[in-house]
Amino acid sequence: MRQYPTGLTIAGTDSGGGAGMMADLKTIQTLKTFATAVVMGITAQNTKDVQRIETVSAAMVNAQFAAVATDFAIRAVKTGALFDADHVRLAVQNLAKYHFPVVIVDPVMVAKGGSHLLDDEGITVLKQELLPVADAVTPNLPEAELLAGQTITTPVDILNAAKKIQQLGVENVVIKGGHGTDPVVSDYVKLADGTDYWLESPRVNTNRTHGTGDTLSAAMVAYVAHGHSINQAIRLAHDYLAQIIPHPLPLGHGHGPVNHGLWEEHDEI
Ligand SMILES: Nc1ncnc2c1ncn2[C@@H]1O[C@H](COP(=O)(O)OP(=O)(O)OP(=O)(O)O)[C@@H](O)[C@H]1O
Ligand SMILES: Cc1ncc(COP(=O)(O)O)c(N)n1
Repeated sequence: MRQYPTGLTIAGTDSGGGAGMMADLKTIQTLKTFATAVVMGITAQNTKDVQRIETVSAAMVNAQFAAVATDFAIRAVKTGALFDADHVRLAVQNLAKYHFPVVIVDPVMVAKGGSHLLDDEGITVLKQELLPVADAVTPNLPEAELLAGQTITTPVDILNAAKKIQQLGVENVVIKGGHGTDPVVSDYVKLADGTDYWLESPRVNTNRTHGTGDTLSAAMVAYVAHGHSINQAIRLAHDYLAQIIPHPLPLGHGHGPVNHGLWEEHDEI
């Protein structure tokens, strides 16, 4: 029987199915990994916008962590939308309690439709308390600006921002380039050992990129769960995105979803 390692997503739901925890679950399953989940908040959302958010009580968050952590051998974890400072702190407390081997933080702040998914105090607590216990962080360009406290307009700005983000206490940084405008999308990677590189792919001319950032960090969880290093997981997750983004599903009337399940079957991942 095929071995399914287990991953965990700590995030918010998307009723529209394309982003947030739903993107995580579909990605992690597609990449032959079993997905467990701690729901931090619920969004009423579609491809156009986020219409309502309700966060989950502290007692229920803690109960979900206890339930999954005491039953599964979780090999890698990601955080997604955490909504406010209290929920960032709940994530930090539970990560400290259960010692998951690898923690990847996707610092989700604003949805593609413009809604805020993390308040200002939440951003401060994420920088001060969550990043120092993370192994990797995957901001998009606007998130990297907020984490680094600088504007980003040139490639040199990206290099400097990554350095400043590392100084917040997280060793591996991936700055995603989807929000740029160049014909080539460039993600910048700076690793714990000081090495760095760019991952490039042709920009697909589409607005069907709902949840692509969630998908990248979820794919990293799956690859790490399968035993890959963080460096290898970043490269493999990027390849997975490059493979699915050109073939989105024609669904919804706004930022449509990618087809998470469109991935060549590999025996080994
Ligand atoms: N139009 C595109 N063409 C090719 N690759 C893209 C495109 N848009 C995004 N990507 C890739 O998808 C990944 C996610 O990048 P992006 O900057 O969109 O993240 P994000 O803003 O966090 O996404 P989201 O908030 O929608 O989850 C990156 O690896 C990036 O290179
Ligand atoms: C619950 C949740 N988490 C994350 C995103 C980010 O995805 P996008 O930037 O594509 O809207 C989202 N829209 N909703």
